[in-house]
Amino acid sequence: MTEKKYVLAIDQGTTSSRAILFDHSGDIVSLGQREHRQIFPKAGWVEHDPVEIWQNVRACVADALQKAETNRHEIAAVGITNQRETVVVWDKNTGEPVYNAIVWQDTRTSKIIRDLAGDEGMSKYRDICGLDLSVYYSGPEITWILDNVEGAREKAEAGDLLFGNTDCWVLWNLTGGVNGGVHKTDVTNASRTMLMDIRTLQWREDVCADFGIPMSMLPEICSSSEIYGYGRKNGLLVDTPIAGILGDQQAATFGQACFEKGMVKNTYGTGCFVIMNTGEEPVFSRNGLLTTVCYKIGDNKPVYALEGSIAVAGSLVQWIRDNLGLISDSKEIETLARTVDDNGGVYFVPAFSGLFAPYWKDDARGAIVGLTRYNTKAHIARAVEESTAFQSREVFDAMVADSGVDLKELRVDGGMTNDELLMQFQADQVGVPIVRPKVMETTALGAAYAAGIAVGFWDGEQDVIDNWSEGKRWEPAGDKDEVERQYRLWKKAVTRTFDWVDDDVKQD
Ligand SMILES: Nc1ncnc2c1ncn2[C@@H]1O[C@H](COP(=O)(O)OP(=O)(O)O)[C@@H](O)[C@H]1O
Ligand SMILES: O=P(O)(O)OC[C@H](O)CO
Repeated sequence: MTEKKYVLAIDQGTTSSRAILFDHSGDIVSLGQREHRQIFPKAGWVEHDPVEIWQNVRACVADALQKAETNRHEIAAVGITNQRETVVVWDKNTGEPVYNAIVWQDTRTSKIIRDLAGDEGMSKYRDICGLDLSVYYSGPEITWILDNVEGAREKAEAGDLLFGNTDCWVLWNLTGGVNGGVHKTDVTNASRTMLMDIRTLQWREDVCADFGIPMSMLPEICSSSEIYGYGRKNGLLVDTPIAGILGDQQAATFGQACFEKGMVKNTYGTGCFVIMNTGEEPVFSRNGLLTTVCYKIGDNKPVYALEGSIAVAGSLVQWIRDNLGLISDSKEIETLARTVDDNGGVYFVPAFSGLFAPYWKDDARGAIVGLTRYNTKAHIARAVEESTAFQSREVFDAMVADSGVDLKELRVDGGMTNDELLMQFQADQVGVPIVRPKVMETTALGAAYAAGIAVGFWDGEQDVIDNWSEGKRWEPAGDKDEVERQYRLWKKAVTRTFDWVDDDVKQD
């Protein structure tokens, strides 16, 4: 038998899909990556084509294997990690999606969540699922598809439709699709639907009934590290165990080896997601954070987390590039921002999908405030950079308030951590060192570890800790009074975005 040398991770993200081969030391051997289309049919709506995503995943896997000149015989297991909450609903008989994937950034379900809240308010389900009603989560998006796509509800009630986040969609296709595809997900993804009981880790029949979602559509909830199924016949991964699934932010937490209660990571990608490990009991926030499952390894107890989700971070850099044309490449934002000494009084609150943590206001919209004729595009670039750091500080402060834990450092990863100006500004704002690991693809790495642990390629968490090593560190500097003055102005700027969408233009 050929020796197993690698674990393959599939990272199905918001902007792109990646397939990465890791060796036993947790180092990257090869990588395939493809971007998919972002579809914006109306203001506030964001969709992806699930078929394009699946084709891209297949192509990325082929690229990664080819670049490493290897094949499935050398691969111990496959892990999947994914953009969370994004909903795919498909016909199990044909394998065809009934609608585009509705992406986590989409705001079309604002009426659905208000109707669900009724007189009891947005926190109605918080004690059950750890989440307040929001346009962010999968449940309301499934409801929207069943209510709005012709024939979908009848088909769902007849047991012909399946729901999954993109982990589940990729797993079902990888394991055979209409020819015996496995319909499973993991606890971390299920914890973002609003339909799972955060304590029992089972679907809640009563909540599904409130949302009008037939239970037959829902995947089986599994741990994050076990064998879910094997690669389909005729595929590149035939008979290879698919053995790890984690939502991408939880995967990054795992890949960053945040295994101790109180450890925190922040991933700077399309959005920003700060996660704190809170141990084996769910902790409920008083400061606008959400409660989520962090990971569950096989039969072990689940580990929970508090999360501060920020909808817009790197996507603001993309917007500056694609919609305003101020830069032609994401990394130029730093160069442009460095041409001025400060933000010139400009604050940019990117409430494009409303505001997520810690505000949860779906009727907020983006604003640039503080403009004078003195300002140039460089001040706007600087305000773009700073907005990510200010938003992260807000959730970081909320975490300290909720947990009472005095944070020692912040582990970071994601594409935007290449931006050194941002990282230094972040250290100044949070007042603790920012630490980036050597291997920056921690999301894919986390999924690889979960899969590798399930099949004995790695022994357990200690291997992850041993393999993790520091790449770069930014210490807090800067004048404290000035740091606080800017933060106060940021908070003032945020209030200017509230309550922007009037009732007469609210989407249904
Ligand atoms: N050097 C950089 N400076 C600022 N932003 C960057 C830089 N490199 C990438 N980005 C931003 O980071 C995001 C990509 O990060 P990534 O971790 O790949 O995101 P995701 O996993 O969400 O697709 C993009 O939104 C991009 O604009
Ligand atoms: O795909 P990313 O990295 O932007 O992450 C998206 C999050 O999982 C949404 O909750």
